[in-house]
Amino acid sequence: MGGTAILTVSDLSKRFGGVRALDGVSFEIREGELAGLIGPNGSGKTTAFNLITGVFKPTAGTITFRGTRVDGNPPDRNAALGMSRTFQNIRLFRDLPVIDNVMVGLHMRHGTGFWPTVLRLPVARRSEAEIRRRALEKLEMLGLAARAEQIVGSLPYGDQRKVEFARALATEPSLLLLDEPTAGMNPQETADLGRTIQRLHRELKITTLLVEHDMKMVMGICERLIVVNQGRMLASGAPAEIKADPSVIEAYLGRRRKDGHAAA
Ligand SMILES: Nc1ncnc2c1ncn2[C@@H]1O[C@H](COP(=O)(O)OP(=O)(O)OP(=O)(O)O)[C@@H](O)[C@H]1O
Repeated sequence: MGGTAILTVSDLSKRFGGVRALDGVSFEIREGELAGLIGPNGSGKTTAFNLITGVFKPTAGTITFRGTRVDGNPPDRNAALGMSRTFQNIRLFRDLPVIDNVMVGLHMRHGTGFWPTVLRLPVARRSEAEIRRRALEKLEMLGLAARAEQIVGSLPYGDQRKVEFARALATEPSLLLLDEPTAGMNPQETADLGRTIQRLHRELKITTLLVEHDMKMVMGICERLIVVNQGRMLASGAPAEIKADPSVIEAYLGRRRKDGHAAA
């Protein structure tokens, strides 16, 4: 697959004290693709997300996003440049309505400023209406428009995940990073969310990178997979290639053996 790189990670390393969470990892994400970042537990996937989005500063290496060096940028700077993410653990304002949770993401990116909002100036009211319209549009795409006014904490878990997804989409990012979007979901919810991610990727053409543990889902929807193991790059390729790669099989089975499970 061709395409220009929207994100380039070069020789990226992150150490926490004596732990090498990432050790010289390099990969590219191409414009428009739906890619997956996989690897056994503790292999550095979330650390990579936290470095890309700016939660952590790298110990070494560079990150280039749309032609600009972004390593070391704070998260709000990277969000303003067009990155949007979801988290392993749902981070929603549980006591607020669904629509408000989605609008928060848009306010952060397109807010009209403190005084216009407080003084309810026409510019703030106009922008509020526009923000609401865009939030509703994303909820509609996720089949949640009818639930817009419900308190988010009262929704089933799978729907709460979708609200987070809608919030990330609402900012119309150039790069969407989904950190274990199916964490805590049952197999049916997982399959449903997988189909939703694939459909929205197709419709909105947003470059998407997801970290995911559910192999069936990730193999089924991603065009390309990047595999890390113990902080290092292991492989990158189409799902069928990755599935047949002996080093990937060994990394997963080796980990299972260490954990005391049978290595089938
Ligand atoms: N803030 C931190 N402080 C210290 N060590 C950390 C920190 N974050 C991650 N680590 C360590 O870095 C390594 C990589 O962790 P990371 O969470 O990135 O892996 P992961 O591939 O996302 O794991 P999982 O699949 O279990 O979510 C692990 O050994 C972890 O214990």
